[in-house]
Amino acid sequence: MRMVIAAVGRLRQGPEAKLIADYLDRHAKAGRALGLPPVTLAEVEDKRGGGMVAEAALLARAIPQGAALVVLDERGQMLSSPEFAARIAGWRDQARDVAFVIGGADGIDPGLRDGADLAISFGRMVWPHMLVRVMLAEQIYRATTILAGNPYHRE
Ligand SMILES: C[S@@+](CC[C@H](N)C(=O)[O-])C[C@H]1O[C@@H](n2cnc3c(N)ncnc32)[C@H](O)[C@@H]1O
Repeated sequence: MRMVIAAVGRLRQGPEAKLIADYLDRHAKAGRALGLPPVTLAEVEDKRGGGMVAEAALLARAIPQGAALVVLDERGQMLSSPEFAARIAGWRDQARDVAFVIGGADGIDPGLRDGADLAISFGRMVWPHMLVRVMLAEQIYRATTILAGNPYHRE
């Protein structure tokens, strides 16, 4: 199994990058005993102004063949953290790669978005894509602690 975050835009050093690195590092350590791999981050950027269509082509190249495609989209499903953890455990048990896709300023091209296995919403409000990366990294770490039975997550 591989876990990939494919995202539009390059994140400079700063508070968001530190938080993402911290959560993904914690996930990598806690996930080892659970058979969960570290998350790799693939950043894509279209410098030719090709918009969502060009970004979608770059994102598609970063997604492992056959991976469960999970798009982050404000129109998607709102899952609880335990539900999200159960989805991750399911892909792990099927030995299936999973790719989380975060769009750019205009969102994710429907050609990519409509083929997703799952669309996850962090609420109906639109968040900046860099914050969505932070929230996703935290939820992946949280999911790992849920699967490990670690008390980080409380209801
Ligand atoms: C600035 S938003 C783009 C919003 C754009 N208007 C759209 O239609 O998707 C950049 C990316 O952040 C993610 N995003 C923003 N808000 C979100 C939310 N509430 N839930 C899940 N993902 C979100 C999506 O991947 C989106 O493509």
